[in-house]
Amino acid sequence: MLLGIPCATYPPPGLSSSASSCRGSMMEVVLLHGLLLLLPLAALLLYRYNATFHYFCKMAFFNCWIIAMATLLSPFAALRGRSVENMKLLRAAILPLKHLYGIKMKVWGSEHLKTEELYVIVCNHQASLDLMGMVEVIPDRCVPIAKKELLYMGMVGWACWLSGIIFIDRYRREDAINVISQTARTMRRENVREVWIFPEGTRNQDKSMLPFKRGAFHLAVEAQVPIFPIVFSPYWDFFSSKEKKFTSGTCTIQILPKVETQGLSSTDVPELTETVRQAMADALAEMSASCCGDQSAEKPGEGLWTRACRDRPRGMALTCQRGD
Ligand SMILES: CCCCCCCCCCCCCCC(=O)SCCNC(=O)CCNC(=O)[C@H](O)C(C)(C)COP(=O)(O)OP(=O)(O)OC[C@H]1O[C@@H](n2cnc3c(N)ncnc32)[C@H](O)[C@@H]1OP(=O)(O)O
Ligand SMILES: CCCCCCCC/C=C\CCCCCCCC(=O)OC[C@@H](O)COP(=O)(O)O
Repeated sequence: MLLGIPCATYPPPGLSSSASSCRGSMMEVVLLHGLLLLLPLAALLLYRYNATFHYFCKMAFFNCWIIAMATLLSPFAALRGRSVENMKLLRAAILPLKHLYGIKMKVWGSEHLKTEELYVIVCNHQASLDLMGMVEVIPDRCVPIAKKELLYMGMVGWACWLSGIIFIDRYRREDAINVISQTARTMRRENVREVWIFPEGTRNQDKSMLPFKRGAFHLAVEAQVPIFPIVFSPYWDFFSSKEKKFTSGTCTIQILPKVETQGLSSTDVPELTETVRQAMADALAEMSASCCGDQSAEKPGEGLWTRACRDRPRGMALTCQRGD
C-alpha cells in the first residue's frame, strides 16, 4: 500500500511489472521523506553558517514577535481604551526580546529621569531594534511620537494607538506641526505625560547622526519643559541591516543631563536643536570609540558635555551635572 493506493493495482495493468514500479514508488516516498527531514537540517545549517540567512531569520522572528504580542495584548489593552497605561503592556511584551537575542543592555544616567517634572526625550534612531533599548528606559507616563505609517500595520497599529502613541504624517508638515502643538498644549494643561521623539526622523546607522528635525525642540519650548537627550551606542558590533549582520552583543544607553528650555522662545529653537545635537554627537563619538573601537565618528575627543556646556547660547540654561 503506497499513499493509500494498493501496489497490486498501481501502476495500471498493461504497464511495466507492478513489482518494480511499486519499488519505484516506494523509493519516491523514501526520497520525499528524506527531503522533508533534510530541509530543516539544511535550514539549521544555513542559520548556523550563513550570516545573511541568520539575519533574515532573526528579523522575521522580531517582526513575528511584535505582531503576535500586539495580537495577544490588544484585546486586553482595548478593555482600558486608549491610554498611556497600555504602554506598560507593550513594554512587558518587548522586554524579553533582548534575552532571546543575547543582547546585553547597559544603562548609564538613569537617575536623570527620576524627576517629577515633565520632559521631552530625544534619542538617536538606528533601527527597529531600538524598541529593545526604549523599553529599558522609557518612563511610565511617556509616549513616543511615531510616523503615521505604523498606524496602518494591522494589530501593531492598533496596539500602538491603544497605547497612546502619537502619530504624525511626516510628509504633511502643517499637520505634523499641529499635532506637535496640540501635544505641547496637552502637556502644559494636563501635566500627565512625557514624550519620546527620534529627532533624526528616520532610521540611520551611519557613524554620525542625521541633522535633527526641529519638532521635538518646538514641543519642549512651547510646553516649557526640559529636554533629556538619550544616546544608544552604535550597533555596528552586532547589527547591520546593510551587511545583513545580526549577532549577540552589548548596547549602552546613555541618558544625558537635561537641557532647560525655561524662558526660551521659538526663535531659540535652531540653536537649541544644534546644542542638543552636538551634545549627543559627542556622547555618540565617545561611545563609538569605547564600544566599537571607532576613532572616526563625528568630532570625537572633546569630552562629553564639554562643548555643549561651554558653547551654549546666551540665556540657554543647560544643567551640566557630569564632567562639567
Ligand atoms: C507588542 C506590540 C508592540 C508594538 C510596538 C510598536 C511600538 C512602536 C513605538 C515606537 C515608535 C518609534 C517610531 C519612530 C518613528 O516613527 S521616527 C519617525 C517620526 N518622527 C519624526 O519624524 C521626528 C519628528 N519630526 C519633526 O519633528 C519634524 O520637525 C516635522 C514636524 C515632521 C517637520 O519636518 P520637516 O518639515 O521635514 O523638517 P524641519 O524639522 O526642518 O521643520 C521645517 C520647519 O518647520 C518648523 N517646525 C517644525 N516643527 C514645528 C513646530 N512644532 N512648531 C513650529 N514650527 C515647527 C521648523 O522650525 C522649520 O522651520 P525653520 O527652518 O526653523 O524656519
Ligand atoms: C494589515 C497590514 C499588516 C501589516 C503587517 C506589517 C508587519 C510589520 C511587522 C512588524 C512591525 C514591527 C514594527 C516595529 C516598529 C519600530 C519602529 C520603527 O523603527 O519605525 C521606523 C520609523 O521610525 C522610521 O521609519 P523609516 O526609517 O523612515 O522607514
